[in-house]
Amino acid sequence: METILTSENLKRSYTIGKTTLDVLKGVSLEVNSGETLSIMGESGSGKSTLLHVLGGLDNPKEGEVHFKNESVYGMSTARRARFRAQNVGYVFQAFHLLPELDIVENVALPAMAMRSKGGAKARAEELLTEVGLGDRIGHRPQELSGGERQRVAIARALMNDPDIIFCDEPTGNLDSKTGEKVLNYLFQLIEARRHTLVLVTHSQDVASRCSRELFLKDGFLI
Ligand SMILES: Nc1ncnc2c1ncn2[C@@H]1O[C@H](COP(=O)(O)OP(=O)(O)OP(=O)(O)O)[C@@H](O)[C@H]1O
Repeated sequence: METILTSENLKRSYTIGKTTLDVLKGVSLEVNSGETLSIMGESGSGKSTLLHVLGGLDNPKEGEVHFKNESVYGMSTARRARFRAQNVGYVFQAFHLLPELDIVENVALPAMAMRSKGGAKARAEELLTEVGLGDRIGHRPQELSGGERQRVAIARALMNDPDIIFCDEPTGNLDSKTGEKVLNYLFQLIEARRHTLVLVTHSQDVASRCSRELFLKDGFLI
């Protein structure tokens, strides 16, 4: 199986005043194309930090991330922004939807630079229909429930047909029944398109839906 993403000996610390907190102490990982990988760990163990570094959003202090053999942090800022827009999808716990845009515009936004406006909106509507929101086209995020907003965020993450999708606690803000429904949509879409998924979660039930489960403990992956 092709390896799509690797990290070697990733280290990341936070310094506040005179205190330095070493969060990642040497994380090495290979992610294979088409796999679904979960990362569990205690609160504060560094799961979000790791996801951000793997996803090209936050520089490590040491170590490297390679996407298809290209060094992510060796890329110029412009190249890295393009890599994130074209190759990566993100789903965060807090949705990060723009309240002034309707849901089609929110989903279409990542593709506006790369497709015609009409083409981007048509694809956004297709994806929203696939996540069960075909009858809510034209609504704004604040008119939707938490679970519906997260489905919009999932549609947005898939907009550019990314090679890899990073999800940070995608059901963290939802009750268990709504969370289950959102996960069903996420896994249906991902499995149908054979996307690669790296998902951070507190929940063993969520982790068990993935093809591989890892734990982050004391700054290392096990
Ligand atoms: N910007 C920051 N500045 C300082 N410390 C930070 C910063 N971001 C995270 N931390 C600290 O780094 C540690 C790891 O945080 P992180 O959010 O990665 O953990 P997590 O495993 O995702 O936690 P949770 O499961 O509670 O969301 C925590 O102790 C946190 O307080």
